[in-house]
Amino acid sequence: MPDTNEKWGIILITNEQVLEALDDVEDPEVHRSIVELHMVKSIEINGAHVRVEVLLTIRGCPLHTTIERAVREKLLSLDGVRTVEVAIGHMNDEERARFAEIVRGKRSQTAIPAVLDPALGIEFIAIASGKGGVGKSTVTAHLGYELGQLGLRVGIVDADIYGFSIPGIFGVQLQKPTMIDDLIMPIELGNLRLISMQYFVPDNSPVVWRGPMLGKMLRNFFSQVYWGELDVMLLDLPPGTGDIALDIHQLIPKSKEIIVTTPHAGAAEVAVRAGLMGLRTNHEILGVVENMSHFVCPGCGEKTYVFGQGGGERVAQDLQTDLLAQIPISNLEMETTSPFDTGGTQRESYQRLAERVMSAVRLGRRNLPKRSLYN
Ligand SMILES: Nc1ncnc2c1ncn2[C@@H]1O[C@H](COP(=O)(O)OP(=O)(O)OP(=O)(O)O)[C@@H](O)[C@H]1O
Repeated sequence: MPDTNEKWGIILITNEQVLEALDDVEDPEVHRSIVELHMVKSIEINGAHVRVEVLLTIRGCPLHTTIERAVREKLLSLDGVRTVEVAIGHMNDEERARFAEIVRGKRSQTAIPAVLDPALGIEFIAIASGKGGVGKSTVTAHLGYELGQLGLRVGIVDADIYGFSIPGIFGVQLQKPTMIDDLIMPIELGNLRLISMQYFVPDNSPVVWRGPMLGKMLRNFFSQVYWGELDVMLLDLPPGTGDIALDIHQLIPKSKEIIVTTPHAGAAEVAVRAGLMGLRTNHEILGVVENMSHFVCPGCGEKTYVFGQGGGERVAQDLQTDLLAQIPISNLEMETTSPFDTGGTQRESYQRLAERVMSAVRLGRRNLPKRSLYN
């Protein structure tokens, strides 16, 4: 309860009450209290006027108006506060390092990045294919989106260094992740958090990737990115059967795999090889997705098997696993409001795929509020 000046009947607000109120205001990226994150630098109270200085991690932070508004609203809701002034400042190096330290929590004593700690219960699913261009990144993005729609908190690591396509699919290729000290904030889209090597390659310049570099990059994505709480993490792997599978095995021995192929016999053959590599490293194969399975005529509904038939079935049989979904070729003529609003049979196939994946990894639905991708 605020103190009351008995003589004048005026409510006097205290520093503690202001701090207590600000404790409810969250940093919009980290989702933790601005008080806990030491972002409230000073509080001055002058009768019914309160002035607070809030420190942001970086200059020109696009979220400053969100924080400013939340602080103002919160303080104006207090009895005894009439006017509020919010001054926005910026952290110096020392303050930023302390902020990063609080967000990161105690550094792990082992070499294992915190997000890989099995105690957190995050399900890791690597999406692999034998050859490029079969739609592995498209499937990863849509699966991530639909799992998010089911209320799961989803992380996506775009590790496909031969074609970083996931940011483009979500339309966020021009955004830049915020860096705070050595902490990287992923791009947040509703229930999804995304990180891609694309954000770290200057001007998309070509990079010669060698096995150890890929492993190092993955390790950094797990140790330096602030993932917050996640239910599932999807990894879009580069196509092929190379070193990356071994890196994944070493780093995430419990990772599961989904193999993507097209119905074409050639694609299926290499997909089996990619799957066998996964099995050799003891990864459970959750199943196979046959992409570009067929084209559904928008007029009469008839199916045309543009790339042949049976590829997905064959890969599933050879790897003794399930054919999880057959995704049709999208109708490029269709006008959509979002890249995921593909409508018709394609959207249904992705929704079914997400349901099957969710039950295969035994993840329960969460009653998280549905959040739109783009606020
Ligand atoms: N079901 C589909 N219908 C129509 N086009 C599709 C479908 N799936 C993927 N595509 C298109 O095929 C192209 C390749 O897809 P994508 O980049 O997802 O493949 P990829 O296997 O990840 O390839 P790479 O590993 O070489 O990046 C993209 O232009 C994508 O839009």
